[in-house]
Formats: sequence, structure tokens, C-alpha cells
Amino acid sequence: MSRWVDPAPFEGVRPRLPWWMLLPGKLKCLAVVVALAWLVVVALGRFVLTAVRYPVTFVAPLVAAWCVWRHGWWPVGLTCTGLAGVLALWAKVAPHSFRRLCWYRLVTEWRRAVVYAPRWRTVMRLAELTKDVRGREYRPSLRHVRSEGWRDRVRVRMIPAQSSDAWELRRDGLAHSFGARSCRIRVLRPRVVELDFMHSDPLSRSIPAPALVDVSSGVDLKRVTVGCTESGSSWRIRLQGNQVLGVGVQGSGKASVLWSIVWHLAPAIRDGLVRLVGVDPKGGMELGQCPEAFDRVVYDNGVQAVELLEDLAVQVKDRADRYRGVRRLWTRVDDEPFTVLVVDELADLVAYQSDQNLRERASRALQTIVSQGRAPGFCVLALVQDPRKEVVGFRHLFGTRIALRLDEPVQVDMVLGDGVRAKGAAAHEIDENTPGVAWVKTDGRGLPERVRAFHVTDTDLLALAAYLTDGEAA
Ligand SMILES: Nc1ncnc2c1ncn2[C@@H]1O[C@H](COP(=O)(O)OP(=O)(O)OP(=O)(O)O)[C@@H](O)[C@H]1O
Repeated sequence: MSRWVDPAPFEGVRPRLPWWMLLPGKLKCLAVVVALAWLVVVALGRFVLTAVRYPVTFVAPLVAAWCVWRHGWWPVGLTCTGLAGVLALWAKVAPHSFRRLCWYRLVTEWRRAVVYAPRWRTVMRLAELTKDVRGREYRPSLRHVRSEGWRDRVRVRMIPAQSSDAWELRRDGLAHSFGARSCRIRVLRPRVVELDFMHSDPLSRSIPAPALVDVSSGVDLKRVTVGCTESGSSWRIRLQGNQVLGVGVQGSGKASVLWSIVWHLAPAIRDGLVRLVGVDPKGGMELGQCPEAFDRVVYDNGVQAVELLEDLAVQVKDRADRYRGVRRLWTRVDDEPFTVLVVDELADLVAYQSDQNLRERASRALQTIVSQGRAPGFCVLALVQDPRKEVVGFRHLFGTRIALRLDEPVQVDMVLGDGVRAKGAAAHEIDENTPGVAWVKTDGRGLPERVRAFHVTDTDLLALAAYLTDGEAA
């Protein structure tokens, strides 16, 4: 039996209707209503978001337009003029609070609207911080922006499976893209990072030493003020229960860190509560500028210096023996002074010393003081130019490490810890014209801080010497 064959089969493409065309009419009407309601909700959400992000530049014109519509031009014009007068007066009388509460708010809105929002998508794509998966683009979202004049803090929500390393690798590119001098990355919480875009350096001007405190009760050994931080607050170092290492090339301002500490301690030194002991292997070029501050000081790296260190190491052990079972930490009520050992060029003692025997003795004594001196009230303030392990093998024993201007990028991680350079702590990029500027890392605290020590001039040192001998602040 022969089968029937279609003589002219249909070869056209069957029209394919979208699925919703097949829905019943009532359901389509309902869908239109729901879609319209959704659009209204989205538009309202956008409106509220814009009002929150741009409270001044978005809400103020709206209110002004409404007032003009209701009451005419005159009242609005008068109110605006009055407001401008009040703001001008505020700026004159209290410029600091005006900048913080009013001006920076305007700058924030301006920079968000003009710099970050319009360029965000393009920069994210070109920097390869977005991901396309099955036709959908995942893009980091721009969150809170806050301008502080010298820097903009931009909060970002990363896309899933992204880490802060991806952002650290693109720091330079991001800075150039948003017209900033540099960029630093900070992880705030899971999936949220903050980018600091720096526009100027608030530490570019030197900071004069403050007036000498005249009472030793004003000296807190846990909070010794050494200078200012980038954000304008005081830079404080803990001396009690801590050891401090300062590293920087020649002329980076190591001496200013040293003298700023001595400056703050002056009343306590005068009253015998703090005792300074110094070793200056450079022949007294540095510590010899104010020998009045020191109880004992040696100006070379020979036998005398080593014996001084060994003597202190013995004192550390002796005090520790006496404190055992009595107290855990040195306190101010003890009749023994808190001792600060200042070593101006550590490498000359423990690395460049030609006599091997002296070198080993110095190294052993110093390590004893650094590792055991915290509880019995001994603090070492060591300054060095070269932070390599061969030079300072025990740098990890210092709780506070200060990186002044350094020569090479690898030295930054040596001083401050692995990975901090990638986050923006660029001590090797500190300007030659800003001695005293440094990055500081204290154990147990988060990221390093950028700071500048006070500029203690030769005249200040003369005043300091007079104060320590005569007992009166000039
Ligand atoms: N905090 C500071 N603010 C402004 N100028 C400073 C500051 N610290 C140092 N200077 C200036 O920088 C120059 C070098 O400073 P300093 O002698 O402290 O450097 P250093 O690192 O101790 O150098 P070296 O290793 O040769 O002893 C000096 O002329 C000093 O006046």
C-alpha cells in the first residue's frame, strides 16, 4: 500500500507569538496595572534616593520652585539673600565648622554628580572590574561618597566573588580615571570597600612644635604627642609597654620624630619621672644637640656604647626579678624612673660595627632590652636607615614601626608589614620636600596611618636645654 505524500509542503516559518499574547484579556489588563504600579514605585524610589544623595542641590531648588509658585519671587529672593549672608558670616566666624558641616557637603554632592556618577560605569568596565555572565552584567555599585576637601571617600559594594585584591591592583588606574593624585583601598566589611581618592596633601606644610607642657602630670606615657595625622588629629605614640622603630633614608626627618618625643617628655624628664639614655654612633651629631635631656649618653659605637647597653639589659632583668609576683607592669608611683633608650643609628651598633665581638654583644643586649623591657618600664626608640633583616634582625619586636621616606618599595612591607603597600601606604613615594612625613603601623591596630612629626628646630632645642636646666618654659 503506497503512503500519501504531500505534493507541496509548507516551507514558511510559523509565526511565534510572545507568551503573554496568549493570556486572556483580563489577565493582560491586570498585568498592565501591576507594571504601571511597579514603574511608579521605581520612580519614587529613584526620587527618594536622589533626594538622599543630593539633599542640598536637589531638594533646595525644588523647595525654592514651590515657594516661587506659591508666594512669588520676592520672598524667595529675600530669603536666599539672607541665607547667603548668614553663611558668609558663619564662614568668617567659624571657618572650621562651616567647612565641615556646609562646604564639604556641597563639594560632596558636586563631585558625586560631576565626577563619580557619570564616569562610574565606563571606568568599571575599562578597569575590568565588571563581569558578564549569561548576558547579565555584574557591576560594583557606587555607594556613599564623602568629600573632605583633600580627599574623597567613596564606598563601593563589590560584585559577588570579587576580592579587594582586584581593587588594589588597579589603584593607580582608578586614581587617574577620577582625576585624583592617588588612591587607597580599605575593606570596611564583607563585600564593601572604601576608596580614598587623594587630591592634595594636608601634611605638606611643616608643623611647629607646640608650647612645652609645664607639668609632668600632663605627660601620658601611653599617649605621647609627636605630630599630626593626615585627618588633622594628634599623632600619638605609646611608649609605656611598647618599643618604637623609626626607619627612613638620610634627611627623611628621623631626628624630628626623636626630638618631638623628647619635647613632649620634657616636664617628666625635668622632674625625674622619665630617664633618657642615648647612644649616638654618629659622634653626637644628633643627640649632642641637647645633651641636657640625657641621663647618660655615649657618642660612638665602641666599647662604651656596648657597656651602656649591657648595663641597661642587666637593669631590665633586675627590675623584672623585683617585680615578679608584685606587679605586672611599671607604674608612675614607682620611685624608679621610666627609661627611654634612644639609639640614633641602630645599624652602626648591630650591623656595621667592625669588631664582631662588640657587634654580637650589642645585638644581644639590645634584644634583651627590646624583648623584656616592656613590663619593667624600658622603652627603646631606635632609628635606622636600612630596614633589611641582615641589619635589624629583630624589627618584629618593635610594636610601633614608623616608615619615613624610603628608597625602595620593598622596604615598605619590611617595615610596616606584608601587603600594606598594595593598600596605598606608599612610604617610598613620600616627597623629598616633606621631611617628617611618615606612615605608622602599631601592632593590634588596623591599617597604617599617614602622619607628620613636629618640626623641632635648633632654636627649640636651645629652649628645651634651657627648660631642662632652669626648669622653666620660655
Ligand atoms: N617634621 C619636620 N618638618 C619640617 N622639616 C623637617 C622635619 N623634620 C626634619 N626636617 C628638616 O629636614 C632636614 C633633615 O632632617 P633630619 O636631620 O631630621 O633627617 P634625618 O632623617 O635625621 O637625617 P640623618 O639620617 O642624616 O640624620 C632638616 O633640615 C630638618 O630641618
